[in-house]
Amino acid sequence: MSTVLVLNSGSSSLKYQLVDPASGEALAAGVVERIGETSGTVKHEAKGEKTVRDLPVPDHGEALRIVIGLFDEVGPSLAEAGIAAVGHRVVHGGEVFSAPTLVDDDVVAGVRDLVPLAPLHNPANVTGIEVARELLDVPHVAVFDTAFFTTLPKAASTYALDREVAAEHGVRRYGFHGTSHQFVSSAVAAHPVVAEKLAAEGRSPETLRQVVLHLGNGASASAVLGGEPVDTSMGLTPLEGLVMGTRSGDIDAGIVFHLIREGMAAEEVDTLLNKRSGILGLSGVGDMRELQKLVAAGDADARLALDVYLHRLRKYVGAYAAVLGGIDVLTFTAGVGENDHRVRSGVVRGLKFLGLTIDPAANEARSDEARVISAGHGAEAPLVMVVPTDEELAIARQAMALVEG
Ligand SMILES: Nc1ncnc2c1ncn2[C@@H]1O[C@H](COP(=O)(O)OP(=O)(O)O)[C@@H](O)[C@H]1O
Ligand SMILES: CC(=O)OP(=O)(O)O
Ligand SMILES: [Mg+2]
Repeated sequence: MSTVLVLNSGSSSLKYQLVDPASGEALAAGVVERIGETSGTVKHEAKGEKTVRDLPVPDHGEALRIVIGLFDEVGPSLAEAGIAAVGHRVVHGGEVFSAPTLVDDDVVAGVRDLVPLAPLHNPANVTGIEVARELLDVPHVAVFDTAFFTTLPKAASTYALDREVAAEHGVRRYGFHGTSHQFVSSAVAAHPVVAEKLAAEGRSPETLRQVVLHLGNGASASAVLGGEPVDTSMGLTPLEGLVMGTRSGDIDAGIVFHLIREGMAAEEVDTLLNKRSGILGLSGVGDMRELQKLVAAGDADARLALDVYLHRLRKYVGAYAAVLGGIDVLTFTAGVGENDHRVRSGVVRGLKFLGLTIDPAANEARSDEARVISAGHGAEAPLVMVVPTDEELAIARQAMALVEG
């Protein structure tokens, strides 16, 4: 057996999985949370056994040391599991990195150079890579969230700014969650119901028009034509687009200048938009499960937060229908997209004019499988689907493919 240890370093967390890319099986998975706070938590799961520890975790380096220690202590042993590579999720690859990349000192320097474009994400990615290279003597592969979107059409990736200023500062739409959008859109294209639909309509796979909604803590939408992305909602940074757990998504850029002129520092506005906005800013809670509880209890702020969230989603689906010239499949994925049937029906209900429908029983049924939730999928009618994303498996496969050459 050959396995890949996949590391996903967030601003205050480290998620990891030991994956066998051939079978798709995760041999172990876990998360270190509240890194840098007075007390952190480590949750490690392997062979159905959970290990939970509360202890201070000062930084991402220490987090990784604790994780490697747990593999030694409770297993599985990384050596016995045949670890062949470490796959690192790196959020921003800028214009430099467009494919999975074998990590050397120059690559680490390249990821560090991109910190100004992803100040919340890339610093943790750099630390994660540096410490992992110290601790694990196997090839390290960086897989970039931006990679799938490097081929976006210019009309979609270009901001209407002074072109010299934009070029000098690398200002363009990069797009994020690309590993997920690619994994999910390929799974949709390969799904038998979708293949049947295209065949029945006498169409080739290159004409398949998809909208994918990745709704996690961070959230983004993409428009995909025949497997190629043609637009996406995140931009220069992962702040643009949909309403998220703590991020505002789209706002008038004038708000930034207004707040700065009113006395806020640029850093404060950055923190406001990235960490104190979105669902959290509107309702007091950033987690969708918590928000739905407040909505059910009749909380008016929570209701408005959900309405703003759904309104933005419907706007993006409508906009992407225009970009694609119609929609064949609308797909929900990630924590909210896979689990929250109210959000799914709330989006689709407003989009009847696009032919989108929902079958309440299929929508409310619980399953971990890719599935169709639209009502009656007759000829020409678009499908609505739920497809679980698996960024870790996608990263493991890409890392193994690179290492095996
Ligand atoms: N059963 C559920 N119902 C509604 N929302 C859920 C459910 N399970 C998870 N979520 C939501 O999914 C979000 C986290 O999604 P996830 O994809 O795990 O995020 P990330 O990888 O960006 O940290 C949270 O808002 C959480 O509340
Ligand atoms: C890019 C991004 O927003 O990632 P996450 O959803 O993990 O915060
Ligand atoms: Mg995620």
